[in-house]
Amino acid sequence: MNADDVGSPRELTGLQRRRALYQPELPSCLQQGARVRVEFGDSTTSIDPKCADIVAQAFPHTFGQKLVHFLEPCTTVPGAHVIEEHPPIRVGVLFSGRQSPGGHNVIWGAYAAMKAQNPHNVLLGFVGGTEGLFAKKTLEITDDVLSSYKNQGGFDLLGRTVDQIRTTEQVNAAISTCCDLSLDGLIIIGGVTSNSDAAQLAETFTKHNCKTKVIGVPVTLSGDLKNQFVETTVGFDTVCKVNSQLIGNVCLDAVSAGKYYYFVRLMGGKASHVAFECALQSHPNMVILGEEVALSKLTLMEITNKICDGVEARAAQGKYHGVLLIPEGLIESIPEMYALIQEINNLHSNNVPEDDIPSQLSPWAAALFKFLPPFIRRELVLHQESDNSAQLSQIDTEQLLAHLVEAEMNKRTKEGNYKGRKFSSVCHFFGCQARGSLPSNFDCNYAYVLGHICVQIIATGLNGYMATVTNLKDSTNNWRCAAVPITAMMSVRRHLRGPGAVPIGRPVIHPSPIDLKAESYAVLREKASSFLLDDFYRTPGGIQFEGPGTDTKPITLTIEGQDYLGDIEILQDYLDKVRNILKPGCSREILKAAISSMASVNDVLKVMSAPIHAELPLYHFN
Ligand SMILES: O=P(O)(O)OC[C@H]1O[C@](O)(CO)[C@@H](O)[C@@H]1O
Repeated sequence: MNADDVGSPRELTGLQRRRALYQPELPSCLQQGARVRVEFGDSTTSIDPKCADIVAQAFPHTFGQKLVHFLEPCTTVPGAHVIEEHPPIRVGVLFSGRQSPGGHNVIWGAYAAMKAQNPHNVLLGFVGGTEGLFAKKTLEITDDVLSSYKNQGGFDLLGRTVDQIRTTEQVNAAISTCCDLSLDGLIIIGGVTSNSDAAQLAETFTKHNCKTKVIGVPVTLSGDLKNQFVETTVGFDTVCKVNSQLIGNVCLDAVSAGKYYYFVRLMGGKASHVAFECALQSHPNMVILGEEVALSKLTLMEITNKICDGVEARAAQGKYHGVLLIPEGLIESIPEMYALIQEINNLHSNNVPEDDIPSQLSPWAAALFKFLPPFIRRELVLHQESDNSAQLSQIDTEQLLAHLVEAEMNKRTKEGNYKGRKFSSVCHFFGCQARGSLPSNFDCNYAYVLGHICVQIIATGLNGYMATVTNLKDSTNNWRCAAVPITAMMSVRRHLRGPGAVPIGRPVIHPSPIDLKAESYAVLREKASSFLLDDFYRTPGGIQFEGPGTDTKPITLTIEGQDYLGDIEILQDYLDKVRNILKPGCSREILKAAISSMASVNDVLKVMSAPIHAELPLYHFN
């Protein structure tokens, strides 16, 4: 993006203009403008108690701070107080992490809260993210600047560059910017990496007596900044809904022609939250979660064979189509690929040029590397992400698996073990398609509320905190707003389990994996064979922003949990019933009654004979 375009008004479509008019909701504790009651809670430690000493040593000034809750001004809580005086403040804000739908509303929320506190307050956006911060490149946020970015996707109001404020040079540049601009607060928007950097910056600011308070905001599509304090991140809801719509469409396409296997890779970082949630929303035939693969230590060939077994089982039922979800982090969860990627990462860290990496691999890693198709080899050696890890979005794991599955199916055919039709695949990577979407109402509200909380944190004089909201399952009015010391979410990886465990690396917020003990995961596994064989596809459709189709439960199913379990049981039960009642030639009334409770059009197709289903109205069965 051209720097001159940043913050300039842009032409909006009719839908965008309508979205810009949407006024996000605030919880009751934030509804009285500047008047909020602040309650200090317990002191914090590290999320992993075994790491507390290490985190404390790394953050001597900011470790162990208290939890803070923001309450309605009329609440009577002993020790809590309302800040009545609001002298003018100056605050900076930047997009540090990757684009995630809803990000703009953090800025809008912060702006609205600042103006409610004192009309003389000034909010400065850093143009170009971290690079703008280092170079002191600002844009003052005003009503005019915000007008065409309210409730809109992208991060283009300010843009972003690299998610890194870490080297001494970068930290010094940040200090000098904050001092020169006399900032009372600095709001850093991003995921695990950006918030870890925010904590480090806060610590350094306190050490150097810099008055700027650093605040982190959990914004990442990956949904992996999740812990006892953070229920979900801004953008995850939208991204899962958009991806699920696309996957649902692909499923219908697959079953209509009955000839392709769709391998769909989903952006979402190292953890598989996006793929998991999308599987719950759209019911593809298979989802291969990185966390499962890592736990069972499945090799590339074992995963390939599992998929081939599924293809064979479906062929036995006369089905030659299917949809598979693959998280982008899967590649790193496969033990031998992980070891190879680690070797490549080490070579990068030693400044070995990309072209020389293959020749410097250990013999076993070189053998594996050679076995891989050329396109994957090229992608594996690409330069690293800012956290020194592989560029997952650039590795076409879906194409690698499709390639291996095709080879294995051909082999089985040749050996006479598979007698079905030739296997045929189509590959997709769903990343930016969803990342650039208009945010859902949930993400609009959540981001706007977080923006407000940032300003309360600064007014309270807190440094090194993350803005958080809990009770997100409830209506916005009942959301609970808080500030959590970022150090409380940090830990250090340890090499071995047990007392001899050796800590490695510095304290950071680690991406949290899928909880394989959660009930939603148990349901997915229990239904795996039905999903594989029965084409239990679901068509969620596009995000509905208003009207009768608006999401009544504007939150993802992995958080919704219990209610979803009921939903899936009903679907299964329904399918059994439909199998029993719907026979070719049955009355239209019976058909209608059955259809009104149907899970997907595909269920109709499955149980009905062709002449009857041709007469059916095309309902959206949800
Ligand atoms: O396309 P980009 O900007 O390199 O970002 C890709 C990465 O960013 C993330 O969305 C967030 O970390 C990852 O899921 C993904 O690998």
